[in-house]
Parts: sequence; C-alpha cells; structure tokens
Amino acid sequence: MDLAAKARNGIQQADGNLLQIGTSSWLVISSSELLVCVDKSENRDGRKFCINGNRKTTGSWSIPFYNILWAELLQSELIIQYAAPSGQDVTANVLKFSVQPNCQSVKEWITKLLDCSYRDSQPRKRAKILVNPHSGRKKARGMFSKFIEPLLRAAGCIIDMVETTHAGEGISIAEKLDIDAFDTIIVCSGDGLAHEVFNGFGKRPDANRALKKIAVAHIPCGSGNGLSRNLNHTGNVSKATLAIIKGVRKPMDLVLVTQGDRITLSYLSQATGMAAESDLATEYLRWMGETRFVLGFLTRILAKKVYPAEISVKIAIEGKSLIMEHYENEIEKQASENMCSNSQHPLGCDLAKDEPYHPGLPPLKYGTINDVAPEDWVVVPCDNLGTLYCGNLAYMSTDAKFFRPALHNDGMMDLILIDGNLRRCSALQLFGAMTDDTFFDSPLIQYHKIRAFRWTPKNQDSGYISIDGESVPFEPFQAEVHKGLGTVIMINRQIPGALTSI
Ligand SMILES: Nc1ncnc2c1ncn2[C@@H]1O[C@H](COP(=O)(O)OP(=O)(O)OP(=O)(O)O)[C@@H](O)[C@H]1O
Repeated sequence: MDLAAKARNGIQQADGNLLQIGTSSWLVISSSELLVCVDKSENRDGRKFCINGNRKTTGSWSIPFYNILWAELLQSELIIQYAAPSGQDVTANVLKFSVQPNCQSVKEWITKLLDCSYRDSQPRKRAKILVNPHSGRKKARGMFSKFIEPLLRAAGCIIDMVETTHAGEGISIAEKLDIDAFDTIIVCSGDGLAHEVFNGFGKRPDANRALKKIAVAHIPCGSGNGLSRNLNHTGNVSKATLAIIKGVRKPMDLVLVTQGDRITLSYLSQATGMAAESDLATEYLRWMGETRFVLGFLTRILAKKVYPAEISVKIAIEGKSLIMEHYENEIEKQASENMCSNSQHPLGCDLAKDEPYHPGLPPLKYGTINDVAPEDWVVVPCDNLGTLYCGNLAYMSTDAKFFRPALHNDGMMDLILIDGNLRRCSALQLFGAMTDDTFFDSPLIQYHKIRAFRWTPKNQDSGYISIDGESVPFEPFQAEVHKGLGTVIMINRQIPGALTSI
C-alpha cells in the first residue's frame, strides 16, 4: 500500500488521528508512524509547508514514532522535530506547517503524537552532560557539536554540558551534583568516565538516593564503549543519543568491591589475568580504538601466560543449562512486565522494595576482603588461571559479548574462568568465538552465576586488576552484587521503530 493510500486508510480508521493541513494534504498518526502527505498543488508558493527550511518539498512519506523528537504549535506554525537517517547516522530535521493559530484540535493532535512517540519514556529530560575530550580517538568534542547537541536540543531536552579537564573530575562532579536539578547524567566518553560518575554518587552521604534519582546514560565516544552497547544497543554516537532521548529509566545492579580499606562501585566488570592485561597494558595503543583489546588478548593467549590465584565464590546458579534457563525465564518475565507497564517512578522505582532503606550505600552482605570468607563459599582451584572475568552486563565493548546470559537487574554477576595453558589452536578457536556469540558454549570456559567472590593472587608480586576497565592496585579484592542499586537509561523497545532504527 502506498503512503497516500495508507493515510486514507488511517483517516477512515480514526478521525482524531488525522490533521488536515490542506484540502488534500494531511498528517496522520497511524499505529506505528507519522504519515505525511503534502499535495504538490497545495504548496506551490511554499507557504503551507517546509522541511529544514526548504519550501519546495512535497510528497508522501512516513516517520516512525521512535524518530519523532518533539512537536509544538507556535502561533500558526506546527513544528515537528525528528531524527532522519543520514548514512550510518541520524540527524535532527524539522517540518513546519501552516495551521490555524492556537487551534485546540491541533494541540490535541500534538499531544496524541507525543504520547505515541514517547509512550512511558520521559520527554524533555534535564541532562547534565560530561564530555571527555581525551577519550578514545579524541573526537568527543566534535561529536557533541555535530550530533549530540543538535538532537538533544531538537527534542527539547534541557542540557548543561561540561568538558572534563582531568582524570577524576567525573567523581567530583557526581559527588557535588544537585540531584534535584537533573533527571540524567549523560557521559560522552568511554566506560571510564561512567565508572567515575557511579563512584562519585557512591561517595555522597545520600548515595542511595542519588543512584536512584539520576539515571546514568552513555554516548560511545571512547575506546571501550560497553555501557552504550548494553543500554542503547549501538556503538553509534547519533543513534545512542536518540536511544537516550527516547529511553526509559531502569534499575541496574551494581557491584561493591572492597580492596584494602577502600570500597569501589563497579557497573560493568572486574578482571584479572589476561582480560585485565590486554586492556590495561595496551594503553600506549590507544590510537587504535577498540582494536587494542583484541591485539592485547591475542598476544597473551598465544604466549600461554598463567596467573595463579585463590578464588572463592558465593554461587547463585551452577551449570550452563540452568544458567540459560534462568536467563530465558527472566527475559520472558521482563517482556510481560513491559507489556503491562514501564512506569516511571520519579526516583527510578524499585526503591529498596525488599530491603531496608539506607541513605548511603547499602551495608556489605559478606563483609570486606579483610574479613574471613564465609564458610558456604566454594573454593575454586586456580593454579593455571589465565583469565578471571566477572561481568554485570552482556557486552564488554561494542562487539565483545562475553556474558551472553548476563542480565542488568537479576542480582547476580556472571563469572568466567579460563585456563592460561590451553593449546594454542584451542585458544585461537576460543578467541574467534568471542565475536560470533558461541563463546558461552565453549567447553574451555567455566561459567558461573554468582552473588559474590574473592580473589587473592598466588606467587605473583605484580600484575593488573581492572574494574570497569580502570586499573586498581594489585592487591586481593572481594566483590558482591546489589540488585538494582543504580539507575540507567535504556532504549525503549516499546516505541514503534526502536528496533529498526538501531
Ligand atoms: N580532559 C581529560 N584529560 C585526560 N584524562 C581525562 C580527561 N577527562 C577525563 N579523563 C579520564 O580519562 C579516563 C578514560 O576515559 P574514558 O573511559 O572516557 O575513555 P576511553 O578512551 O574509553 O579510555 P579507557 O580505554 O581508558 O577506558 C577516565 O578515567 C577519565 O578520568
């Protein structure tokens, strides 16, 4: 069916969805998109309609609800802002129509269009934005002015941007942020700046409230962009911006890590051995972007390096088939919850439903690394350990899906242990499996769903430990997960067009 026919069909189905802008020109809110039909004969002088200032455009086309950014009536002008595909990206575009001044039916039509376009996502979010000009290939500043700012402004978001000037600034900004003035903090960088933001919130006396009130969002401008891949389902800057504009708040598990007398919040991963070294020991290859992780991993896997350790674990689910069963049940549960409602509690919902409320960080469930490990923890022999990789989300970078059954809010972490002395051909096969989604199935990896673990190095004086990709001192540590402690913005798959736009 061509669009004009679709539009006529739409008119017959629901008159309230139709906005007549001429005798034979219409705008129609269909079930999944906005249909635009502008008759050539009615826009000869270009007074009725223009697109991006061009008064000559006429014809019929459609815009998925997901791409509608904003609509408003300014006196006799109906303005519709939307994100239009442009090569690999989306860019801000504007349609303008002449209508009757301050017309009530136009106002009602706009309300309907915005309801369809945002569903239960909060429109016009108030965003604190951190841009790290040093991250990745140092393009974040350019990306902000080319894509991020125009899209956010077109969507009517209220934005307050700062460029970070040094490491650690993300912590102090989050620590001092007026959490009543914003809905979200959008990090335009790699995963490191998001780590700082969570840790800044963690330092506050009202840490729990800050972590619930301010949703963290990520636009992928760094060399490690795992968070954006998990939340926005994209590594593209403009599409991630759109996913955040149309995104929905969700609680996300956070991990509390104790080391010495320090406590660190982790949202993505904890790694030692090869997984940590291939990231942290390749800083000098930063110019390569995400390729540096691949190169780092390959060189170590082929060298058969081992990193002996003592590891004890609080197991949640044992065995790959039970883990997959849990994953599938949770996905089904989430889908039916989404069908019912996606309600947006102003504090990010799930405010300690089943646990007592604490204004600061919640108390540790299993003590610190300085306490004796609980008796029911399982000790895993790890004399030949190559990699310890513990993840809270599925993707660790844009295309490395290490933790296929990881869920952002199930109160569990996924732990991978891999021997370091694998035969070289097996190690290479395993490496290939990282990018084709068969990694989880490989018999070469031990996979556990856990609630907590402790790692102590054996016969190693120095080495690398990475928390969310950031280096921490080479000392024993203990980690435990807290369900829904943080809040993030995630793509809203319920809005028609969301899945085709990413
Ligand atoms: N202006 C700046 N100059 C130098 N470092 C900065 C600046 N702003 C922030 N940083 C630091 O840069 C670190 C890495 O940033 P980020 O994760 O955003 O980028 P990245 O390129 O992905 O880096 P990485 O691969 O190390 O995670 C962060 O820990 C942050 O503290």
